[in-house]
Formats: sequence, C-alpha cells, structure tokens
Amino acid sequence: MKRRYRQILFGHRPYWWVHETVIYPNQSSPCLEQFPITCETGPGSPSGHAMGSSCVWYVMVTAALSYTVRWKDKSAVTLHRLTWSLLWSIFWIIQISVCISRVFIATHFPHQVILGVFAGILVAEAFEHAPAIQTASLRTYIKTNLFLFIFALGFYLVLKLLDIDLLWSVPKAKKWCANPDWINIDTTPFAGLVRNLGALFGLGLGINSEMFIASCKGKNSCKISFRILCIAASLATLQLYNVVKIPTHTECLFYILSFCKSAAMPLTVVALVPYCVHSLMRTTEKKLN
Ligand SMILES: O=P(O)(O)OC[C@H]1O[C@@H](O)[C@H](O)[C@@H](O)[C@@H]1O
Repeated sequence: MKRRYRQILFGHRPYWWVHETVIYPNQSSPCLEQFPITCETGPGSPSGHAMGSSCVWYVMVTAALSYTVRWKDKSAVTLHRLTWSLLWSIFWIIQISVCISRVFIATHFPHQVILGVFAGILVAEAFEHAPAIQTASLRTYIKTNLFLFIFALGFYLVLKLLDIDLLWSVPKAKKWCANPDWINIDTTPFAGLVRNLGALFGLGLGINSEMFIASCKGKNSCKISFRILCIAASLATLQLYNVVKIPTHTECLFYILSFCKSAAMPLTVVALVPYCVHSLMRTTEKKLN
C-alpha cells in the first residue's frame, strides 16, 4: 500500500534520479547537464509548469472560441473554424514547447509533463463551469482558504505520522543540484501552497470589493474600449510585480510576503486596475460633455 502511495505522490526528477538509481551498473549513469532552473525542489509528477500552462491557455482559448461560436452566417462559420484551428494549434505548440523545455533541463521525465498537460486541462474544465467562483462571498473565499490550508497541513502531518515525508524531495534536490545557488525556496511545495492561497484570497477580496462592483459591474464593463484598456494596464502592472523580489533569508517572512504578493496580483487585476480605468473614462466623458 505504502509503495503504491509512493508511486502516485513521489515522482522522481531526472537530475537526481540518474545518481540514485541502481539500473546503471558501475557508475555508468548518463551525465545530465543542469541549468539555473533545473533544481526544482518539489516532486516531479505531474509537472507544475505543464499543468499551469495548459490550464491557463485552455481557459483563454475556450473563452475566445465561445465568442466566435455565436457567429451564425456562413462566412462567420468558416471564420470560426479557422480561428478554432489557429487557436488550438497555438495551444498545442505552446504546451509541446513547455514540455520539451522541462524535459530538456532534466527536471522531468516525458510522462510527467504529459500528465501535467492533461491534469491542467481537467482543472480548467472543472473550474470553467463553476460560475460560483465569480459570485462567492468573501466569507466563502476565506473559509475555502482556511479549509485548503488546514487540509494540506493535516495531510502533510498525517502522512508524516505514517512515516511518509511529503517534503522528501527537498533533501534530494539539495544533494544533487550542481550549484547550491540554484536551489530556490520558492519552488518548495509549501511555497506553492502559500502562493495559491494568496491568489485565491486576493481574488475573493477583489470580486467582493466596491471597486470591482463600480467598474466591472457598471455600465462601462460592456465597452470594448474599457476591456482593452484594462487588459493593457493589467499586463503593464503585473510586470511591476515581477520586479519586486521577496527576501528569502527568513522562511517565515518569505511565506508571509509571498502570500501578500500573490494576493495583491489578482486584487490589482480584478479591482484596482478596472476601477482606475473606469474613473479615467468617467472623467474623460464628463470633460467631453
Ligand atoms: O513541476 P515543475 O514543472 O518543475 O514545476 C514546479 C512549479 O510548479 C508550480 O505549479 C508551483 O507553483 C511552483 O512552486 C513550482 O516550482
């Protein structure tokens, strides 16, 4: 039983596996080149990058196609088919590129990235059809956040009691990474958890804020100019967040700041940016009248 758990939750990464496996006799293991982004510290299966990429792109492609599918006349149907082929081709080119790059830098075996792509699509499918995400109250968001945190921590502790350490991969990464500077705390499973909890909290805060209601639920929200300005301003602002580097020397401080940064990002995109754009458009309209 324990062995089976290990197979599901404990995917090895090639950069440490080649050193530990016994299938290569007499030190004949292949030499895998490592890169600054090779030394991921979490388990290898499924690939988080492949999962994130396929999930996000799947949502964007299906959302775009849901507009074109409404076009009814004959030439529009042809255009829809062309858009369909183009967008899905782009989708698969991106997924294949992500998968190849993860395998190339020795962080994953091929089956792990394939699993990641399909897991990401499954997650996107499940949540795309859950409109409650856009209408849930802040209280529900906070409860969900607490539940996920307690469940993850509890699951970790229960497995620890069963002598299964979910952080088993961290010492392996530390042992086999070619350069200690390439081991980043933000790749640990707990860092991922804190980031996701922060993003969920920020989203809940955003969609329940006055700023969101005034802008995204107001009369401007249907205007294409409002949407394009929001997209442009959000992309520019998100770049600024990339510049903010969180100090990694104190673990606790890192987790707190990481939570805050992850919460600030959806809050900015969902509430702050639309509200600023909305206010700007209203001021311009008033001046013109
Ligand atoms: O499994 P991969 O492709 O190496 O990706 C790992 C990354 O996956 C992401 O989903 C996590 O948020 C990161 O914390 C983690 O570093």
